Order: sequence, then structure tokens, then C-alpha cells
Amino acid sequence: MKVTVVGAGNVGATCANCIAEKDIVNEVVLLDIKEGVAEGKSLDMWQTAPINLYDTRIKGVTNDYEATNNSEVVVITSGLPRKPGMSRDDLIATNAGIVKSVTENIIKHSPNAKIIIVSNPLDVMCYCAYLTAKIDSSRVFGMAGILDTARYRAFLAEALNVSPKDIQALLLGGHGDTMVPLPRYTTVGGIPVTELMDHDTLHAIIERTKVGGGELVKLMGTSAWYAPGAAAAQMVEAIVCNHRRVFPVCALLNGEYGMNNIYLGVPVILGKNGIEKIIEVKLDKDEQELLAQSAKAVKTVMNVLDDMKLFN
Ligand SMILES: NC(=O)C1=CN([C@@H]2O[C@H](COP(=O)(O)OP(=O)(O)OC[C@H]3O[C@@H](n4cnc5c(N)ncnc54)[C@H](O)[C@@H]3O)[C@@H](O)[C@H]2O)C=CC1
Ligand SMILES: O=C([O-])CC(=O)C(=O)O
Repeated sequence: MKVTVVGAGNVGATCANCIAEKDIVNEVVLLDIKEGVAEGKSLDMWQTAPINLYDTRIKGVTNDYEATNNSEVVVITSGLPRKPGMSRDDLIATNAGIVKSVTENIIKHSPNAKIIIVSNPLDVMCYCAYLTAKIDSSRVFGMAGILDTARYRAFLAEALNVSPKDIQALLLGGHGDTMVPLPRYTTVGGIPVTELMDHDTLHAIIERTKVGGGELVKLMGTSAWYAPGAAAAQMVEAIVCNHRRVFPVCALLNGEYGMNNIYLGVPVILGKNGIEKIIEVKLDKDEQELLAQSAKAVKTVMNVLDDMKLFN
């Protein structure tokens, strides 16, 4: 079984490395436009196989889509990351064209692939890939929710001084500062988090989670890659192993949560066919309102994509 990762930058290379270390596929192809970079990083990674004890072959290529033929899953990480002072939405002018051209090549060479988008602005880049690929939306979706809930869970684990393994959480909405962490659906070893933490501490953690990407951009001058790469690799694993994991994933909504024709983060079952099912959880009035605000923010960026006239 073959998996392709497009973009051999920070996130793409980390993701390819995580997939290889899981030892769940025969081959990972890493593709970039920069001459030699994917080849070099792949060779470096492959030289960790005798140390980290895996068999997955890693092949780096420069724009050679033949090498990606018949991939089971393709992760698209190509595109600019933001710099301090930018929002993810500022990346659309460059990244929409990149995601469109990469998706065209991918679908030509792997017509049956499941496509995981990572490039930002995430929700609208998913829509861009969906319009380009012209395949069922169960096979085109995005990574954000696993990352955003991982940040939320890590902050909670730190504050409660417990293992992050025991924290389960759900988060809905767009992958921007309007994302909607749901304390009502957050548990620590099965115990509602609201029983273990006072309102103000929980509120501060939620607010920190919402701008968690920006916190890292400020520190590093570019955006995060370890957790994003690991999160995308976890989605790949759920698909190639048909684990039917329940993850928050950026999915096209067609009536779910009362929304239509918009990509937003929602809980799904992820298995061998991609999105096997979108799960609808009950929301109270406040949660519904927050989700509506998040959808509004995503719509604004969808309108920018529309104005770019890439699809007419
Ligand atoms: N969804 C999420 O939660 C996250 C999304 N991101 C996004 O992922 C993207 C990548 O971030 P980084 O890896 O940090 O950036 P990076 O700059 O390290 O890597 C991007 C790579 O894409 C390559 N590339 C550009 N155009 C290409 C094309 N047409 N074909 C193939 N490769 C191409 C570049 O040569 C570069 O190596 C950014 O848009 C960033 O905002 C980053 C972190 C989390
Ligand atoms: O913040 C960014 O630009 C990259 C990203 O989406 C994240 O780390 O959540």
C-alpha cells in the first residue's frame, strides 16, 4: 500500500516520518517542487529505519507524479505557512492555486485516493480541493480538529497534572480563531471536565486553544509542524488500517448541523472509505450560536475563493 505526502516542508516531512515510523504501509512518497529537497529528506528519514525499526520505504521526488500512482491516501501540505502578524486567511491568494494544481495532478494519478488537506486556510482549501477533484466528499477532507483538540487536551493535562492520554475532547467549526471547543463534551477519564476545573481556568484554556496556532507562529516566525504532522499521520493510519476512529475532521456538510455546502470541523468516523459517517451531536443554544459564527467566518473566505474565479 502506498501513501503520498505532497509538500516536503516542515509539516509534510514530519507527517511522512510519522507515517513511516508507524510501519503500516509499504511506501511513502514525498513530493515537492523544490529540486532535491524531498529526495534528501526521504533519504535522511530512511536512514532512521534501522534505528527506529520499520520497513516502510520512503521515496522523495521532485514534481514526479508518476511516482505517486495509485496512492491509497494523499496528504496535501503544499503551500505557504503564515508569518507573525498574518492570519491563515491571508494565505488564500497563493495557496488556492497550489492546492488546485496539486489536486489535479493527484486525481489524475490516483483516482481512487482519499485526499487529506492540511494547507491553510484549511476549511476553504478543502472546498477548493473538492471542487477540483470532483469526487465524493467522503474522500476529500481536512486535518485540523485532531490538532486543535490535541492542543486543548495538552493544556488541560498540564493544568490538571494528569496524563494527556486520559483526556477526551470535541471541538467543532472552522480552523480559525472562531473554532468551538466544547467543554460539555470534554472528559478526563470519563469524568466531565467541568467537575474538575473551575470556570475561569477552563475558559482561559479554551481561549488559548483558539489561538494556539498563532501562539506558535509568534514564537517561531513560522507555523507549527510536529503536532500537525502527527495529526495528519493519525488520520492516514485510521484510513489504511480501517480503524473507524472517531475524530474531529473538516468535512463537507450537506444538511448536517443545519448547514449546506460548507467545510467545517465535525466529529466523523474515519475508515477505509474515508469519512464513513458524520456524527451529529446535540448542541445547546450557545454552542449553536458559536458554530454559526464560525461558519460565517469560513463563508467570508469562501467568497474570496469565489472572487478568484479559479473554477469558472
Ligand atoms: N491544517 C492545519 O492544522 C495546519 C496547516 N498548516 C499549513 O500547512 C502548509 C504547509 O506548512 P509548512 O510545512 O510549515 O510550510 P513549508 O514552507 O515548510 O512547506 C511547504 C512546502 O510546500 C512546497 N510546495 C509549494 N508549492 C508546491 C507545489 N505546487 N507542489 C508541491 N510542493 C509545493 C514548498 O516547496 C515547501 O517545501 C501551510 O499552508 C500551513 O499554513 C500548518 C500547520 C497546521
Ligand atoms: O497557525 C497556523 O498558521 C498553522 C496552523 O493552522 C496551526 O498550527 O494550527
